[in-house]
Amino acid sequence: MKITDIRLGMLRVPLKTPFKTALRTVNQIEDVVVVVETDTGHLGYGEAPATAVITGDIHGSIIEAIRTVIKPKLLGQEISDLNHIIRLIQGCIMKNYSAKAAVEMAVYDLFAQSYQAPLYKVLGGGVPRLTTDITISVDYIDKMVADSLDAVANGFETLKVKVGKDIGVDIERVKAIYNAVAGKALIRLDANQGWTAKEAVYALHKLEDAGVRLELVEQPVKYYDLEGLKYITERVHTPVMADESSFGPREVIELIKMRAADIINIKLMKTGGISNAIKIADICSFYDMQCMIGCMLESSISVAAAVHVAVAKADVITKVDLDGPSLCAFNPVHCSVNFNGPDITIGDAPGLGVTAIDGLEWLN
Ligand SMILES: C[C@H](N)C(=O)N[C@@H](CCC(=O)O)C(=O)O
Ligand SMILES: [Mg+2]
Repeated sequence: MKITDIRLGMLRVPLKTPFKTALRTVNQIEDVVVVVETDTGHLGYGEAPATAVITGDIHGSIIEAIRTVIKPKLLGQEISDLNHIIRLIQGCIMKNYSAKAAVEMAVYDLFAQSYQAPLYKVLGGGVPRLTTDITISVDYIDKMVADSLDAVANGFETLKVKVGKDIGVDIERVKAIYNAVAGKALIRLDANQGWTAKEAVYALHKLEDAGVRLELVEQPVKYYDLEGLKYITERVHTPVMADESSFGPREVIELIKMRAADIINIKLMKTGGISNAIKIADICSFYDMQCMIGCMLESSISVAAAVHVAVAKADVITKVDLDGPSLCAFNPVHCSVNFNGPDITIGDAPGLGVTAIDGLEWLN
């Protein structure tokens, strides 16, 4: 099975409600889709969102990196030489993690198809079902409480509550949601770098003293502020998770050595794909550190790839934030991973099991 072409498309899907974080507000998913074609007629699928504020990637850079750098290296490559192809993708250009992730997952998709097995089985197997949280966008307190109650009514038992705006209002936001969903849902916070280290310690102590039990707090401070992350981790009971501070294995090793965080959020768009996600999971497993698997604003192509990784690495990936498809107004991707509210299941189809994508606009 040899690679004969790599085609690109754009997939746009409106969100049910605007997605609001300390970093940005978004109304629709707008992602580059990668289709890797082979001489056997098999198709491998990948997807990359342009999350400029986190990864630095924009549509133009993703498209050009794939078209002009990655694709020429991959044409003619044999899918069974997976490790060689991974080295080509990872080594041919610095950074550009979302572009690398999209192409790499399409190659993994084909590799698993060549064995006629679902991807998670080729990655080591596991129980093909997960439960995801859902994001509650940062907003007026009443709106966030209403959104949280809606989410609980729709079966979600873990809420990822976005904060990181005004510290005083953030404390009130969390207290109001905690009281509204009391006992019915676990709450994890994501400040998306919006607080200083001192603000984070102040807010978390206030919440802890008020009896608010949080599962974790994600990326309270700027991505580069590892000392700040460590300062918080040492002072609060609530577990601290690194998201924007941790991209690839190198950052994870640094965070572990510094003891700067308790948990790592693995996202394919930060790692540059499945191969580094697996390395991070293995490093964390070795150091008895838990991981979350997360996503950007992604549809169910790339989120399906993350689901397969999470299932195969379930010993260490114990937390799941794969709510991209749940945030969408509809699911245009026909795929063997089924997203039904908080419940995610994988079917028996080979690879990622993508069979069609409604509304895909071809770029070439
Ligand atoms: C969508 C997911 N629940 C999430 O919150 N992901 C990111 C932000 C993604 C984005 O801005 O596109 C996160 O910070 O965890
Ligand atoms: Mg985050």
